[in-house]
Amino acid sequence: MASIPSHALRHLTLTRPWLRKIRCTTSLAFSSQDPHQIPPQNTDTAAKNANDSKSQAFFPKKNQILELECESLAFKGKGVCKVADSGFVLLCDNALPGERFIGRVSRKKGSYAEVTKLKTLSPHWDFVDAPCEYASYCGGCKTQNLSYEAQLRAKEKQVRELVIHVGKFSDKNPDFSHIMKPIVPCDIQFHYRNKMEFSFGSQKWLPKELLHEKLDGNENYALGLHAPGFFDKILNVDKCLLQSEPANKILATVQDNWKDPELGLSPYNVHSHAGFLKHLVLRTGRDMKTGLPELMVNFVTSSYKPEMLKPLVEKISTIPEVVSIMNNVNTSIGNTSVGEEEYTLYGKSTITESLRGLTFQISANSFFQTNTHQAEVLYKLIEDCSGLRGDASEIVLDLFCGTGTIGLTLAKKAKHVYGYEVVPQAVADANKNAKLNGINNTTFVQGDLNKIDENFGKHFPKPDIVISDPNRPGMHMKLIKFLLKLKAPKIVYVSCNPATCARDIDYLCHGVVEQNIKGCYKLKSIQPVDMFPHTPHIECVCLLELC
Ligand SMILES: C[S@@+](CC[C@H](N)C(=O)[O-])C[C@H]1O[C@@H](n2cnc3c(N)ncnc32)[C@H](O)[C@@H]1O
Repeated sequence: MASIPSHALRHLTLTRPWLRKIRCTTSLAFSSQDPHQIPPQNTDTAAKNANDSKSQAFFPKKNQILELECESLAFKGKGVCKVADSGFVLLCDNALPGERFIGRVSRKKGSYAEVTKLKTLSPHWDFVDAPCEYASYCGGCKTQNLSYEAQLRAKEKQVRELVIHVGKFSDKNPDFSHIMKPIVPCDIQFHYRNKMEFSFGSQKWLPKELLHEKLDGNENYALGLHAPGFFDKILNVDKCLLQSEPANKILATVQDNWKDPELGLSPYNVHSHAGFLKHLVLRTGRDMKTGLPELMVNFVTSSYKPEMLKPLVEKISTIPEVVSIMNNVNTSIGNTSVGEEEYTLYGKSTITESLRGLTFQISANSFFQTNTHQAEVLYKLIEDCSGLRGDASEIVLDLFCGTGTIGLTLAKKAKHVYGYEVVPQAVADANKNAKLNGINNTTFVQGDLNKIDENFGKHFPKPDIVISDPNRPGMHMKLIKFLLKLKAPKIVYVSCNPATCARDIDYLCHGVVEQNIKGCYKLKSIQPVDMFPHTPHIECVCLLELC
């Protein structure tokens, strides 16, 4: 896996000590604070303070109780906090900028520490009531009680800082304000997820104040989301505000029935590996004729016993939106939701969804953008950036193509689209989706883009436009070198990790100094897009043009 350049890393780790692990994980989002919100006496970043002389004088002890103030948000949505009159940095889950609280030091990590919040003394700026009753326990929505505008400002700031410090694009350059586009908000801030995966468990997570309660037998069973930091404890949830209303109807129906002793159903125990029910995966699509939601319910079980699921299937299938009930059987001790075998228990085996006027068939395990509404916005941006002339004369290379959704939406304007993807099932789905939409100018190929050799470019004509949409680790150095040699006129880089995105655009524009490789692209624009409100995730679309 390629890493952040060493000089950028040095700068980052000097000023932001908790970023040291970037080289191995590259999964950070950046520390940020909002200059409009921070009181004048605190305008220095918490990160800088970590390096000042005061910070050297203060070292908290494990379990020490401290009064803290959160200054900004760092990677994974953690709050960056300081002890009054000290610059020492402490990171705290669920602490938001401006909040004063009492915390206990849970872990010391060299020049910074982690704290657990015990009690809020005064809430943060931009406080809003979290509409979800589970928001303070569930790790999914970390910023639900930060106003949406403040969430957007924090995300935009994170991208900007990464572009400057990791990407090495100076904000003093007069072009910088044109390059750095404002974040695109998501118009729908709840019920936007078309897929949610809930887990069954034999250990219900309880808040501290209820820990003394003794739970017997199936009172300890839970269906919901993993409690943050626990692989074996499940926060029981009756509804999730991020998924569709019909999906919540299904969840409620399963919750009302699955623990009935007469059904004899047991949750899978991740310690003993006994038990039957592993996951409940709910996917929301759309009926192409009526435009109404259609839902797939996928029970992931440790063995194939359809008779055990029959009573639940009978209840759920009365919900009008349910068109598919699947059973993935996963006999391994691993706890993933992908089964070795798949059975249809009710209705059809796929649901449909439309994106940019095309129809996609979605099976239980196929990848599809999780926020359909915002994917429309994202794909329109990608199409605009690609600048395809629309005269069917240009070649598009779609790297990390998944189920081919980006390439397929561009195909109508292109001469031919070549897509590369490592997961064979996704490639099969891409070819199926091309057929379904009557598209015959696409070629999707299975291949590992981390293992390309000098022959890679011989498999397709020179592209006019490269689309690259890697997952969080970004592009491998082999691929960066290939692109620098290929010299396609345009690269549209789509990223779900602004840190590796900034690193890769630095390589493509400024070269890889350590390896004496010259860059040959100019960054024309970088546009953050909020695909997942209330979570720390940020998507970016970057346009690079050959110099
Ligand atoms: C962020 S997704 C993008 C999918 C697609 N472009 C879309 O918008 O639906 C990244 C994709 O890269 C694929 N991938 C990850 N590592 C890869 C590799 N080394 N070679 C090829 N594809 C890879 C993943 O399987 C996944 O489908």
